[in-house]
Formats: sequence, structure tokens, C-alpha cells
Amino acid sequence: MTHYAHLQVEKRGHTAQVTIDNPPANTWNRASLNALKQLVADLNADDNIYALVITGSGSKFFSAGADLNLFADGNKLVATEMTMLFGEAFEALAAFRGVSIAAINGYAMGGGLECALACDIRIAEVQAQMALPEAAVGLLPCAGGTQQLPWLVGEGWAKRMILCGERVDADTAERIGLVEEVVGQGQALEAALKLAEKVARQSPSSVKVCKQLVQRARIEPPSYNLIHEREQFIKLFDTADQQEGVQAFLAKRSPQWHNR
Ligand SMILES: C/C=C/C(=O)SCCNC(=O)CCNC(=O)[C@H](O)C(C)(C)COP(=O)(O)OP(=O)(O)OC[C@H]1O[C@@H](n2cnc3c(N)ncnc32)[C@H](O)[C@@H]1OP(=O)(O)O
Repeated sequence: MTHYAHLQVEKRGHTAQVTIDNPPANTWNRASLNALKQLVADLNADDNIYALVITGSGSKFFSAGADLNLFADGNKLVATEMTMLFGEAFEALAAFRGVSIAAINGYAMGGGLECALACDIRIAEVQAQMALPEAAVGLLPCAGGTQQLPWLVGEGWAKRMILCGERVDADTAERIGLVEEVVGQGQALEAALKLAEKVARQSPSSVKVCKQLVQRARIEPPSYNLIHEREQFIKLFDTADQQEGVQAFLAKRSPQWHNR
């Protein structure tokens, strides 16, 4: 299997289990961001993969964000390169064809939280802590944080986190809509994999289009999207999965998806 720098990848059925593995804090650097971009491209090309679960290695960090050593000498070329790499990697993750689930097993800080924000669903362990603390070190969240966070938690909480450096615990994160589920210590991965199994019971053709429709709701007005929704519904009838889904239901059997 291809080597992905600082990422462990294991395919389990229809799910790709991805572990950010860059001790001690699972920080992001050039190699791991390039690897994530390549990995998502490879998973998009694998018809057997319907879901991606991403977590951090060890029990303390999901990811502490960018490796701050990269920004120590004020090099603008490095800043430009890193913000491009973050953007490309996390935009690729957000556009993943299937469903992405962040299993937040510890600190998710800065670019670590932004990685989770690029996923469709977030599950946090009870001891996890989340923050966008870039302003505390003279930076700003440049991997989607200023745009994604307010969408999920509203402008007030986003400003508390981005402008005041507030760190939220898992229960607060659930209350404000930053994560959808809180589980016990050491249980995020298992919970995420279970949810991924539910994804595998849905038609991958439907899931792909539904995800795009939901994401479009952020940028296009409902008047336009409602028309688009109807068009996409009709287009699904070109897929083998549509035929299979309805026929399996009527025949009282489990569907066998084709991903086309
Ligand atoms: C576009 C994206 C931009 C960004 O992401 S900018 C970076 C944003 N992230 C941060 O600012 C988080 C920085 N880290 C922390 O604040 C702390 O960590 C925590 C609160 C998360 C945990 O604190 P504690 O329990 O005291 O652990 P520890 O000793 O600070 O961390 C263990 C080792 O990990 C290194 N480390 C942690 N975060 C980073 C980082 N972001 N870049 C480089 N190294 C990091 C530390 O230095 C240390 O290392 P050693 O054991 O050698 O002393």
C-alpha cells in the first residue's frame, strides 16, 4: 500500500481508518498535509470506500495543529506555502466523496481542530479539549477555521474561541454544536467506526450527492438549491444504486451497492 507520511491508513470493509501519527502532538507539516491530500484523492478513486474516520495516535492529542517550529523565524515564503498546503489538504478532505468522521481523542487545537471542522461529523471523547488558539501566538486560523467554526457554533462562540482564545471541553463543544456526540475516554474511534458502518448501509450514490447538496446550502440560496435538489433526485435514476435500493426494499432483502 502507498506510504502516507505521518498518517497510518487501514481499510476496514467500506471504511478507511486514518490515524495522524506525528508524535508528540500529531502536528501537521508539509509532508503530512501533502500525504492527506494524496490519501483523499486515492480514497475517492477506491469504489469500495464509503467512509473515512480520522483520529490521532496516542491518548492525549488528536492534533495540536501546525508544527509551530515552522513559523519560528517569520519566513513569509513558509507562511505562504503552509497556508496553501493546509487549504489544499483540508478542502480535499471536505470534498471527500464519502462521509468523513473525526474521532477527537484528545486536544484538537488550531489546524487540528480545523481538520475536524473539514469533516462531516465530529465525535469527541469526554476529556478532549478544542480551541483555535492561533491569536495567542500571533497567528490566525488559516485552514478554514474563521469560516467553518461560525457556521457550526454561531458567530458568538466562534468569536469567543478565535478572538478570546477560549478552549472548550467536550461537553461544551456538544452543547454549542461543535461536536455531535461525546463518548468516554478511549471510545471515539469505536463510535466513529460504528457510525461509518451505518454509512455503508446507505446508497453511496445517494450519500455523495446528498453531501454536496448539504454543503451547497452554505453558499447558494435555497431558491436555487431546491431546484438543484429536484434535478439531482431525477439524476439518481441513472444509477444502478437507485434501482438496487428500491428493488431490495420491495424484495425484503439487503441492498448490494454498486457505487454507481
Ligand atoms: C493553520 C494552522 C495554524 C496552527 O495550527 S498554529 C498552532 C495552533 N496550536 C497551538 O497553538 C497549540 C500549541 N500547543 C499547546 O498549547 C499545548 O501543547 C497543549 C495545550 C495542546 C497541551 O499542553 P501540554 O499538556 O502542556 O503539552 P505540551 O508539553 O505543550 O506538548 C507536548 C509536546 O508537544 C509539543 N507541541 C505541542 N503543540 C505543538 C505545536 N503546535 N507545534 C510544535 N510542537 C508542539 C510541545 O512543545 C511539547 O514538546 P516537548 O515535549 O518537546 O516539550
